[in-house]
Amino acid sequence: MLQLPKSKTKQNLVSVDEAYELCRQITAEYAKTFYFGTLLMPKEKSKAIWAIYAWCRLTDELVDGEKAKYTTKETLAEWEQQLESIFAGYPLDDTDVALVDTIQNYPMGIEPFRDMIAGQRMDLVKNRYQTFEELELYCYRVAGTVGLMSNAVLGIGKDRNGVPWEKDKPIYVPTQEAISLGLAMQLTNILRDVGEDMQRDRIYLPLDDLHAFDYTEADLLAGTIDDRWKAIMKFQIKRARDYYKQAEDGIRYLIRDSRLPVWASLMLYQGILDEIEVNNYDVFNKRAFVAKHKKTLSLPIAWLRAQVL
Ligand SMILES: CC(C)=CCC/C(C)=C/CC/C(C)=C/CC/C(C)=C/COP(=O)(O)OP(=O)(O)O
Repeated sequence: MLQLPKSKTKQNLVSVDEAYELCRQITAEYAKTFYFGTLLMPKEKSKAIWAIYAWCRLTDELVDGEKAKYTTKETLAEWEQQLESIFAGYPLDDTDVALVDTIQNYPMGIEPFRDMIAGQRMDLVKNRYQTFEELELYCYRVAGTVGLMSNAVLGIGKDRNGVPWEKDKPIYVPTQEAISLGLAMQLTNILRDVGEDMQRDRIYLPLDDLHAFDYTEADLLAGTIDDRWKAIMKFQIKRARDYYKQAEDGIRYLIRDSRLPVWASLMLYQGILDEIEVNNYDVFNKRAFVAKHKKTLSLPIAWLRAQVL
């Protein structure tokens, strides 16, 4: 029997359309790059992605937002109960209404959603990562999972070139590639936000990597930018770019109308790495962002890649 959180009962929830509108607003406000990507999708798909992103954002807010100081393990356990309720078809909050509808339209498993909550649980108790393996698990949980959720909506298909010899081939599901895009984006996020995270006593860069370049926590706290730091950043940027490359190879397996939004989001987010380089690896005093004219410029290239790659 499903146990609903005590504080919640199903009453006075908004209509499905209103729920999607709420999710749209949340996505537009918090995740500008992805919101832009969703505007390049067929309306039905963009609505589903808003519902998923809104849930992810609300999950993230539990440990990262204003209410974070009141969040405990129990809060996350309740949130997981609410998730079970959504997957059982019973929305408890307004935004849940959209997610329930999305799950009906695009069948998907609950596991990536549970994994994401596990990622927030890590954030609750952990503020240092010793090895890249530990960090990779965290990145999978908070972002790779979004790739898995997105795949269900974006759709996998073999309308690739419409050539006869592809017709009978089994459909390839680019699961690993979707996860890689999430990992690449999260690593990018981590590199962009090093200074900001440090203020909150959080270091996501693996301590092993810092030590390998003879750089200390004290250096990080002081915002030391020298050859050691630049070498660390070059290493991390290369690692993130390798994940983008893996992701790129999977886009061709998505159905045609999903390729442009994914290429566009990938290129825009990857552009943040270029900006970090332009800023001479100063992630302590500057927040790397991609200027509007560069975003506009990358669109035709994304379009072309979506057609030919
Ligand atoms: C490549 C294939 C086969 C499929 C695509 C699958 C997708 C869409 C993967 C991407 C998953 C994704 C969007 C992960 C979230 C990553 C992330 C770091 C989000 C950061 O979000 P915010 O912190 O809100 O972003 P900004 O603050 O930068 O706006």
